[in-house]
Amino acid sequence: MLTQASIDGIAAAYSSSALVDLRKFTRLKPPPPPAAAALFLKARTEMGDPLKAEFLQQQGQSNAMADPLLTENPLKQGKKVPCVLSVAGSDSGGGAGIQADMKACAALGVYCTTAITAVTAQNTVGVQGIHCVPEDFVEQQLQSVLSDFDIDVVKTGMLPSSRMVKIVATAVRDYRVRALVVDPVMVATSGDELVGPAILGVLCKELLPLADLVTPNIPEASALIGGKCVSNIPDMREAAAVIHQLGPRYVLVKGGHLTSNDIVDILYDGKDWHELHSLREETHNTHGTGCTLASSIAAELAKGAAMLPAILAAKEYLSIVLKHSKKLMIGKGPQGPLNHLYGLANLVDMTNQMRLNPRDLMLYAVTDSDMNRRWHRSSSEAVRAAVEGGATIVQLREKEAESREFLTDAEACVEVAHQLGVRLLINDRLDIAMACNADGVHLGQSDMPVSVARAILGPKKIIGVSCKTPEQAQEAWKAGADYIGSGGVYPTKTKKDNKTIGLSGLYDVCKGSPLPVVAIGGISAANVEEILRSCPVNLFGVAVVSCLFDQPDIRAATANLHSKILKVFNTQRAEGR
Ligand SMILES: Nc1ncnc2c1ncn2[C@@H]1O[C@H](COP(=O)(O)OP(=O)(O)O)[C@@H](O)[C@H]1O
Ligand SMILES: Cc1ncc(COP(=O)(O)O)c(N)n1
Ligand SMILES: [Mg+2]
Repeated sequence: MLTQASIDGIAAAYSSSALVDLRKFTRLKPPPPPAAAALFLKARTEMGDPLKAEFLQQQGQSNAMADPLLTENPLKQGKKVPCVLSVAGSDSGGGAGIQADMKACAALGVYCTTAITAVTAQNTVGVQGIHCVPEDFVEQQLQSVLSDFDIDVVKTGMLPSSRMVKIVATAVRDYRVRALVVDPVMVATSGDELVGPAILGVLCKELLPLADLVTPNIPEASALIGGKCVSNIPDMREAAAVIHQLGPRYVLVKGGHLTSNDIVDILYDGKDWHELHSLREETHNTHGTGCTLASSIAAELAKGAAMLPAILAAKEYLSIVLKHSKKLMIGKGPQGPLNHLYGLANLVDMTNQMRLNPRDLMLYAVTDSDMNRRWHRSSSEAVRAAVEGGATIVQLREKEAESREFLTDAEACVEVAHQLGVRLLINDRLDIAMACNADGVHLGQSDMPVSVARAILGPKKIIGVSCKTPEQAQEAWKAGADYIGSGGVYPTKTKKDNKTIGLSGLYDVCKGSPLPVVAIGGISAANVEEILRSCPVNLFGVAVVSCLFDQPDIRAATANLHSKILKVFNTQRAEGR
């Protein structure tokens, strides 16, 4: 609730002519917005959003409309990591303040440093407590960050005391950051008071004249103009113009607290008003929207955008986040948080859906039905023992059995492999692979062409191809394969007529292959270190047959080979390969 004292304080800050002259001494000279941008934007506003993309596209092309303050920004040449300093309160609920700022910056590819001004006990119900950080310690945090990081943009949120406002203003002046975004946090979206009106006078006098942008919500805008009611768009436009008189280059009065479905934020640049429309998302998860908008704008400015494109891009990001946050069920209260890093989940999901993780090729067990018969074991027993011994992927190879018997075998092996969490491929036989829902196939040069196999199996199945030359590897890659099996490296009993390519031939294939490679042919615990020790980086492992399956104890043989492979890879990692 605004007290008379605070209203007087604003009035005093307001009326003194010194305030308006302050702008003469601040380093953030308010260059007039480029006429073209304002003009174009005005047109865009009247014509609504569809032109936004065109505007942004144009903005990207022509520097003429870019904000002079930022055009010489080295970021445009991609010379540094864009850095934001968020000076704000910590929200124990993780959804607003510092926490929101860091997540929003991370999502937008910007590094966010912090100076924490207060610690709040807060959740989805509201604000239960506030503990202010001593001003001297806020100052120390500011020095620590500003003296070391090349901060492009400072974004302020909750500043709970007048002295703290002055400390921040001094730091911003002393360290000549590129831009200052002030989110004049007083009331949280939940309606709870975060900062008393007592700081308004100092905020207007000390910080707003330095600000490139101030982003009040409706109650904050009202407080900044002396408590006058702001309840519609004309009021918002008037408030923006009045607040502009306090010194910021741009004023963005946010409209989220009004009730219309078409939410309008009013941007005032000292000359024109711009209505930025967004469709109201029907969601309870709006905690931290204001913080997120302000820090997203700061992030876009830090990346070198001019003010208007920065605001449009930030609103775009916020709209998408609101959409992705709709179904979040976090906390019991009426105001849930945003899912700032929704994109990461998609990325993780995509990685999970990645057909093949090349590291799975580390110890590739290829079964042999003759050996199983010789050692009186079923294929599934052999597969289980190999995987339990450390095999990371399995290939079922069957050249004699009738299809019915092969399919029964394959189903049992797929069940074992998936139970133990490894992929199982079928050698050559696409029909069997599809019938038993194997993870894919391995094809020889004379088997089904890769492009046909890919067309039949679809995008989710793994296809491996045996290659003896780099050209074959290139062909396999173009046709849609996922990995290359290359060999025989050494002579082998398993494939008597097989032409060996030796270590040099294997390495040539690796160097010519855009795909991950697994070596095969006569490989055992005795020679595996020789193969892997100085191999090209895309050789991810070895495929073996008799050294696992022509043994009395498959588990022990596999475990022994596994430890030798791991030893080589760990050494390479330690050497920074
Ligand atoms: N439900 C919503 N759907 C879409 N945009 C919203 C919604 N609520 C707020 N916004 C947007 O989020 C930003 C923050 O608005 P507002 O909630 O008014 O500020 P604050 O969070 O600081 O109280 C504004 O750009 C506003 O347009
Ligand atoms: C520490 C802190 N800072 C700011 C806000 C404003 O949150 P909103 O963006 O929802 O208004 C908050 N709730 N908590
Ligand atoms: Mg909000």
